[in-house]
Amino acid sequence: VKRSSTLNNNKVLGYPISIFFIVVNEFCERFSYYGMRAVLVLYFKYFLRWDNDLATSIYHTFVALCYLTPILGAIIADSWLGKFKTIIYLSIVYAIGQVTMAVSAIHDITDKDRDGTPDNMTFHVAMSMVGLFLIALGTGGIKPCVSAFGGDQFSEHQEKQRRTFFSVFYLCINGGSLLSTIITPILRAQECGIYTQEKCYSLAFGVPAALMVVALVVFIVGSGMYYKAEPQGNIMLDVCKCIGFAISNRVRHRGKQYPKRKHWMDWAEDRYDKLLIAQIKMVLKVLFLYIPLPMFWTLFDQKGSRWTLQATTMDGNFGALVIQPDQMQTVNPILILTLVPIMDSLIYPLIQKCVNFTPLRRMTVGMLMAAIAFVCAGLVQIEIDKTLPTFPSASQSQFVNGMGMALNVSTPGVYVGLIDSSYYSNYSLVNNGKIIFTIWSDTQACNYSREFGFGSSYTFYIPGNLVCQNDITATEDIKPNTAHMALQIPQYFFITAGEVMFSVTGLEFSYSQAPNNMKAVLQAGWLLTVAIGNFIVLIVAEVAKIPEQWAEYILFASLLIVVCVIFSIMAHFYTYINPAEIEAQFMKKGDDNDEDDKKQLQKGMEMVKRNSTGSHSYDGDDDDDERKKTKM
Ligand SMILES: CC(C)C[C@H](NC(=O)[C@@H](N)Cc1ccccc1)C(=O)O
Repeated sequence: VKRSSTLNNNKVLGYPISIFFIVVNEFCERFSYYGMRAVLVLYFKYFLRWDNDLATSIYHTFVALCYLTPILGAIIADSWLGKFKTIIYLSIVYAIGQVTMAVSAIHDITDKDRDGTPDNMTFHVAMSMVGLFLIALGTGGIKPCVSAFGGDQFSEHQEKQRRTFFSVFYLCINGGSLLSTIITPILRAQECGIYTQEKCYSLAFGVPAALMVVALVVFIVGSGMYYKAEPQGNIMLDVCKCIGFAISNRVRHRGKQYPKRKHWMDWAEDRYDKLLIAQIKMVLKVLFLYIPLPMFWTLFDQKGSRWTLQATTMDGNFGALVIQPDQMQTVNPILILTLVPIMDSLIYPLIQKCVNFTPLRRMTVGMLMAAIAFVCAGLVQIEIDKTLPTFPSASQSQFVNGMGMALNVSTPGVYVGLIDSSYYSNYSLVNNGKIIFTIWSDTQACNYSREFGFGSSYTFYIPGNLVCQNDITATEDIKPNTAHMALQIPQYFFITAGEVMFSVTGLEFSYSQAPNNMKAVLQAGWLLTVAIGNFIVLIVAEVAKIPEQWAEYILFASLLIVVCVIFSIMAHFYTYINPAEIEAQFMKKGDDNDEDDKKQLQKGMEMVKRNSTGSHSYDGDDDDDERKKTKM
């Protein structure tokens, strides 16, 4: 009643105005997060000069941390600050983290000798790690709060509007990430600096930092319009205590003299409310089903690491459009924005006509799609390997000075350096496309231009009698990349189709199968599977140590297929429930008769089981009456 009266004063088209601020906040926050993440692995590789394996490991550790911290955010919000204050405080931490990242990427700070490379790498590494830690704390901490806070803005009878809100919310996530994954790689490719011009990672991190500040300001502006639920005590703590008591009570009553109980959680009945125990049973059933899920995320999140690194060895020239390796990730949100409506309105209803396409079946197919995506990635890698030599490092050129005097060579943004007579320069990194070098000595200056393909490497020989363009000879140390980035599109298609089937369905499944007061617990549990998935990348990459990249892709695909089979067996035995109905059995009876309560619960569970094998089918709609009693 309180919520309705607070909210319904400010409505537009039946929706509380407050959700506008929440949706815009999510858009800006996801822009900030994905924008920073899009260039992160290249920042590690090219700015901090880490190798591919270290860059991939730290990237996945960071992503894993981002999905571990939701538990912390949920605890802070539920038991202490409430969602509103938690979002504000953790957003400030988040914004500070983004600013720290932007500052850490300013090479001039430690570039004492002004040669364009940072002189104190430890400083930059330390700052980046602090920044990433704060970002992980912020983004993960607010994640379960923002969506739940949005849901809180609707009153009980606004079920339909709330569902629409969650769809728009998911589209905003992908709208924000789409824009940022286009923009930040462009910013990263610019050149900036005080003393020397280098790739502008500071700008690529600075803009996401600014967007996080905007997200915070937008959220605060909406402050007067929100419904702010009071923290209700820490349900996670209650759940843990209750489970702990059930286990210890069971251990204490091991002997034959103690009658068995139907479920091990029933050993908590001596101290805890039966409703809480029934709710925990429901949650545990879903959590058990979650066990194989991290493997999906193991594959899914390699888009940002291995696949981006794969794209660096490919040709990004799409004619009028030149795509940076990190920009390939935009294919994911683009496909999400198109696939979600197509799946919902066309594909699912069509499949449903032939087979009962339940959430768990969708998730199984989603896993298979991800495995297919990795087989595609493996095939693309084989194609790349055919064309790729190993030495020297790509996208670089060097000059050999055959003249009797020292020469200077530069191109806008890159100073190759002063080359002594009969000596050679170091390799310098230049952009792809047409590059004009200026070569000058004490007595003469001239221009030399050349087309650089993606990933190519050249040595230029300057003869003794330099007149320029026509005198310089070039050898091609590395041919330009010939495998086109478009080859990655099939793998992106399959992984995104997999995401729609697995992730969008899984989110909704977790929500529908959770008791009311534990929806946040299950959301945090769902996000935890993402975190574990990212840790698995680290473990498999470390343990397997496979020298061939294509073989690693195939290994991951095979692992997911095995896990997928296990999941489908587990899902087959899962019985869909209607938590509200089971809870209602308890509410109705109250606490007046314990025996009656137990019977009532059993009746509820049995009824659900009976119906699960009967004629009910899951129709993919949210109408609880229809979905409550179905097997996979
Ligand atoms: C599914 C995630 C755990 C949650 C969700 N992510 C997405 O929706 C991604 N499709 C967004 C994306 C964008 C660009 C590159 C990779 C992923 C989220 O962030 O909440």
